[in-house]
Amino acid sequence: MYLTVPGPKGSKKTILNDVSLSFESGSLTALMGPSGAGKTSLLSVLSQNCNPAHLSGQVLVNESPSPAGLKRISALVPQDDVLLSSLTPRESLSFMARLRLNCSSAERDAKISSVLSSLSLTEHQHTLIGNVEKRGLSGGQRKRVSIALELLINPSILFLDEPTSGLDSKMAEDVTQILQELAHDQHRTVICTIHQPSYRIFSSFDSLVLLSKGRVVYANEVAQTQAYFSSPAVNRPPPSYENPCDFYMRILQEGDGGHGDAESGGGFDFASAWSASDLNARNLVPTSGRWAPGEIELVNRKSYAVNRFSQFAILFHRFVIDYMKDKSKFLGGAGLKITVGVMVGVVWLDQARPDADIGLYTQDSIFPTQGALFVCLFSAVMDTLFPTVMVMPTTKSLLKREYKNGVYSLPPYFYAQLLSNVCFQTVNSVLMGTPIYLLVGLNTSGWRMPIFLASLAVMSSIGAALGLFIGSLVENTQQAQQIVMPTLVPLELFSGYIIPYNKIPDYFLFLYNISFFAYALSLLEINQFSGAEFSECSPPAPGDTCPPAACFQTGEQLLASMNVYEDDVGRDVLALAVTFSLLSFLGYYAMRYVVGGWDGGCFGGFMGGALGGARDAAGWLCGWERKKGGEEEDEERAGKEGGGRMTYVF
Ligand SMILES: Nc1ncnc2c1ncn2[C@@H]1O[C@H](COP(=O)(O)OP(=O)(O)OP(=O)(O)O)[C@@H](O)[C@H]1O
Repeated sequence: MYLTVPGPKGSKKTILNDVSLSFESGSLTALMGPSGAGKTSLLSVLSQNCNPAHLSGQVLVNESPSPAGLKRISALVPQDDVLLSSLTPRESLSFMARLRLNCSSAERDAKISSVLSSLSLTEHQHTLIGNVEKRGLSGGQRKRVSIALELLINPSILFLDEPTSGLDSKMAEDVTQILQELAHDQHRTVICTIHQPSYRIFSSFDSLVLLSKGRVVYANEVAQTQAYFSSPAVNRPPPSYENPCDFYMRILQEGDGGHGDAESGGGFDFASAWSASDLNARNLVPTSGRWAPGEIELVNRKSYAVNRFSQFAILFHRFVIDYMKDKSKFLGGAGLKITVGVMVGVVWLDQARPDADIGLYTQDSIFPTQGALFVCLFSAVMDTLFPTVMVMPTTKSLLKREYKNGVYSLPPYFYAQLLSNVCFQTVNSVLMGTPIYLLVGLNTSGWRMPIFLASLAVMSSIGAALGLFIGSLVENTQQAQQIVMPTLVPLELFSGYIIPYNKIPDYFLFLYNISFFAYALSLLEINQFSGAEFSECSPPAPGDTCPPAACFQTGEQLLASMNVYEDDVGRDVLALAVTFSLLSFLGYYAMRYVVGGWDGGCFGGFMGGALGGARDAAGWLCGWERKKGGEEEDEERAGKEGGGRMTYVF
């Protein structure tokens, strides 16, 4: 099997070169090699997480080709523990069980308890998982939670990327022992990449695959390694004073140059030596004889455990719990909104109220009123946009892990995240908008205040959709800032408030026409000023040479001067709805790009996936049962996997 990726200037880079391996069920295998040897790439090939267009060769499971359902019977534990820090291990497992197990809640609880117990997590099940800022579980415990989440579905094959990295030697040994028990006692096939294990950990593996520069240089039982490297063909016996793993890594790194003495790998072609060796029979990791072929049943899993609406409900619940359990985020956010609302209200205190003596609005109240309305709109968008973008790096990693492990489909996840953001930010907008409305003295007649709050909620929703779109495409907050400000500033500038409509040059009018701030401001201005009556204008003071300011008798005159008319309400509502829908679809496509990784670069890939994304989202909303390549195809084929010895052959 070869894995070749496009390189610079149309060249090709071979990452895995003539790799041919097999793995036994019920065994624990280590993938080792110097940095850049291709371990992670091999793991992604095995777990079907690489682009098939870059692969040549075959992957067989149970000696059958094209194991498209492999994802349903396997699980990949990534190197980084991507977990929701605000939950406890039991809560995390509980949400995962609801998503992945189609059984009664009593059965789910029993399964969760058994998994927690098998990973020695029972006594920590109610401890907060935590993160760097908020201490909770230790690194080793977090790693075990990561593994536990995948064990819920009883996978036949477990892939782990560096499960011991960042752990102290005792924790690393504990984790390896758990993996050994999973392989030996529960007859799972466990394959993991590992860096510089201690001799004790190294010896607990059954098999070893050593890679160097994308080629196999050893693949057999761990117990045979020393004999092979000491054999006359290789003649590099590990010295007694050095950890054999460190020695193998060192000589492999030196393999390309040097002097070729027995203490180094200099000038020696390990891959060719392995190809020519007696140990290298074509099925390289041999049957140990410990477990008879056919002993293990591969689990049949035809589709997602629960339907897409249940996925949506469970994920929505998880987003809500995650948000609300972080009391500082939840209460702090709400407190901040109220404080900002009161502060803004105090700054513009009573500015929009009619003159108490004459019962009419004054000409002086117009500009501050517009200012307060604009600040509310601006804040509704920005206060939703930034928090959404900020959490995307964490949520993206979690999404990638869970989606790639076949936990749920994308549309329920996207809508659950969008809707939860919209709900929370709507509450926040109301908390901020209410004191502003009342303190500034905005028009409270009829439905005007609910319309004002609803407009803020719509702007919050637009901010959430835009945040999901931008957050999906960028790698970090710095990149997000580089995109957000240049995108939003022109839309704010040409919203009709900062630069009045009649002062906008013709060539910038298109910005006014696409600015969602302009449509929302138009709505709020109609809401505030329609039907208003203004006091007479004061005559210019003697000697005042300034041109007289515009003077309005009615709200309609004022609105007309800003190119706003009462008839525009329908247009404004439609424009905001279209903006929200468009940004939601773009956000969905962007998220699909993140998990799908289409070829053609970020933008090309993103646009390439747009059509499929639209079909997915529309299909889900309309309840179509779509069949396509990819995940659903996986589901179909997963059901066809038989039981028996699991073998990969490339
Ligand atoms: N998509 C890609 N495009 C170009 N090069 C790639 C790609 N994926 C991997 N590589 C290259 O392939 C080689 C193997 O990468 P891989 O991540 O599999 O190595 P590794 O053995 O896991 O390394 P490490 O131990 O440092 O994580 C590296 O040289 C890497 O730069």
